[in-house]
Amino acid sequence: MANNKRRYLWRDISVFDGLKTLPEPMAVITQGERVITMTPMNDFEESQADGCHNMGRGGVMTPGLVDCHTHLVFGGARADEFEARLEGASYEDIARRGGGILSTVLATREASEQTLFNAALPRLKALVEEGVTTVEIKSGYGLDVANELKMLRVARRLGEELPVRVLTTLLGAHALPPEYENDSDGYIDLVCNEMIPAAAAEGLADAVDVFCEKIAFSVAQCERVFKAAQAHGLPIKAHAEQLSNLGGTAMAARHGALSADHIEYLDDAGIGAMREAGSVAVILPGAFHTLRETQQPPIAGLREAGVPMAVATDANPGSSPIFMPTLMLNLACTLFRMTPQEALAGMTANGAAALGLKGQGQLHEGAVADLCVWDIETPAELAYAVQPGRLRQRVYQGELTHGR
Ligand SMILES: O=C(O)CC[C@@H]1NC(=O)NC1=O
Ligand SMILES: [Fe+3]
Repeated sequence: MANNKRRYLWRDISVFDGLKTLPEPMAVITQGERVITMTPMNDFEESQADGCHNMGRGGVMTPGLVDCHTHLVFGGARADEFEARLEGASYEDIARRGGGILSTVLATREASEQTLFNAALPRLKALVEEGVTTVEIKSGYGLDVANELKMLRVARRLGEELPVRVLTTLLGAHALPPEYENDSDGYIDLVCNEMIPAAAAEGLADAVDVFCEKIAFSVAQCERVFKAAQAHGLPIKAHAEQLSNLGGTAMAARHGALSADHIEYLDDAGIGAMREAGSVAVILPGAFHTLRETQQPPIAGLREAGVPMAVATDANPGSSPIFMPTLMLNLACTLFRMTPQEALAGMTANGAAALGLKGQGQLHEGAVADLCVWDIETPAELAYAVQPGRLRQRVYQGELTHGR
């Protein structure tokens, strides 16, 4: 059978379908890029195994993991700030004295596209080897047109190099570059009038993001960026209510944002606006943990309001230098009291929804065959134990990329 129609068969496997754990052991058959059969073992006819490559039995099958929020393309490193923060400096202190994001900006501007690609490749490999099949990669360390586009080109090339779906996000409004000191409105003009049009014209951005925070950009400035993005047909998302409550989430939701991310300081008005808009809450425990934050996102309020919650690494050189998706599942539960099922849905179906890929990140007959098989007994073990190496098989678009 042609490779693109190869059939893989798993028997007697526990399935988490992206939203819930199915009640009984299943038989799953993929053919080419699609899941064609997903049926309880009790209903499985042995004749259905004809022409299938036997992939074994037992373990847990999940959709391929979706890491919907990363900054994994960047130059330089910031271990020095890690030490400074351990000696008492705050994230804001460091940002205000030109460290933080701006120190990565300097290193990223100096780095060639190839240097950035070579540095990002092992970071993305770490995610892929732990089951990620879809990843979002942001710009945001260039802060001028040429360097922002350079970052987005690197992100696109990473998706061509590795068996993983890469969605790119232009995050020009991440920090104020030194050449625009005391002229943040002038910089937002550059983002709106040059950066977004250039990225859209080259097809380099799949969405536009902002950092709505006192140490970054105001609600009004972010709203200008959103209007420019939507004028170029690009969906929007926001880093919002991470360190304070400016009302950025509610404004983003009013503009139909795919997601609001971090949201530790989100209030009931913000939750209501997200529910109305159908925006996804992207929970980022890695930054909360690394920055030793104390204000937790309103998980119970989001749950009660029925706002979908995604979980992501926020992999970046400063606030979340963590390239381990299953650790994020654990932190989402241990720090924020999400349930293991919620956390796993957050890194599958809801992670996909946060990227505008509604219906993806799920397993059912007809679904894209992006899936992982884990050497565990129940899906909860993925969040319970932080243990690299449990990935038995990884299938991306129907192709076996890990295991046998
Ligand atoms: O520290 C960095 O380099 C990125 C921090 C990251 N960006 C943002 O808007 N919030 C964050 O936590
Ligand atoms: Fe981020």
